[in-house]
Amino acid sequence: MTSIAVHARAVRARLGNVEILHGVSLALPSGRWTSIVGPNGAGKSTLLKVLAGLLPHQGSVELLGQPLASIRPKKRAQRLAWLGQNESTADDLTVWDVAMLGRLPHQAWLAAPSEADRAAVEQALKATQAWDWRGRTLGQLSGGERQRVLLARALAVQAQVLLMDEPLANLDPPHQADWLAVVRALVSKGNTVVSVLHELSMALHADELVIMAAGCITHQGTCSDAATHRALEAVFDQRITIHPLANQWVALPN
Ligand SMILES: Nc1ncnc2c1ncn2[C@@H]1O[C@H](COP(=O)(O)OP(=O)(O)OP(=O)(O)O)[C@@H](O)[C@H]1O
Repeated sequence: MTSIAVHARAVRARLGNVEILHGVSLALPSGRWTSIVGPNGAGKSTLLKVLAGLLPHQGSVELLGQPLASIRPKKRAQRLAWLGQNESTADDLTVWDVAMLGRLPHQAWLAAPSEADRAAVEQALKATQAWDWRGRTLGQLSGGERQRVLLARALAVQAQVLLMDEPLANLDPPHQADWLAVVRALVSKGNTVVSVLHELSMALHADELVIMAAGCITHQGTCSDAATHRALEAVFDQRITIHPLANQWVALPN
């Protein structure tokens, strides 16, 4: 039986005075990659923030079988890594120091980084091809380069569950392919990856797709399933069609 890494039940969340999520229930399997897709404003980022414990909500969320609210913040940060959308970061921090922030959940208060911390940061920076810039500040990097450093920070956590909101923003095609390889490697080691993606053809590489519209989930299914493809076309008002091409699924505009 597949275990569930993240389980949301009847989740409602508000932004300002507006209810954005209207009773969302969702079970995300362990050791799999799930992509969340849907039109602008569907509530994808809001849902991801709720799953990360970053937004107050009604209903329940469990992480690895435990109520999220009952897990101490440090433990939660060890188990769940987060890559947000348009994250503000201190421009004067070096790439090395930004990636090392990912190790904070593993460090004692004011303790120097351990050998394990250094090894995790090196591995993460190399995985995102950011190692060569480790002495540069974030302010000296392009948008895509910064995104790779923020991805390295999330990887450096070495958490069981990784949530990423639009991780491909600003990445050129080769680095999108590298991101795909990183995700596949994580999943093959048993990690759980959840990504919000606008790049539908990339999202269709995932194991599972969660489709959202207007604060609700309209469909959850495997990426190879014809029913998932039809649901995806429907949520985008039949403005796209899913085609098979070179052993992949691609979403093309109609
Ligand atoms: N402070 C706020 N008050 C009220 N509504 C808000 C607030 N912030 C965001 N919203 C609305 O919440 C809805 C869901 O936003 P969310 O960012 O979760 O959508 P999304 O599916 O991730 O969108 P996108 O694909 O454009 O990134 C949007 O319609 C947005 O306009």
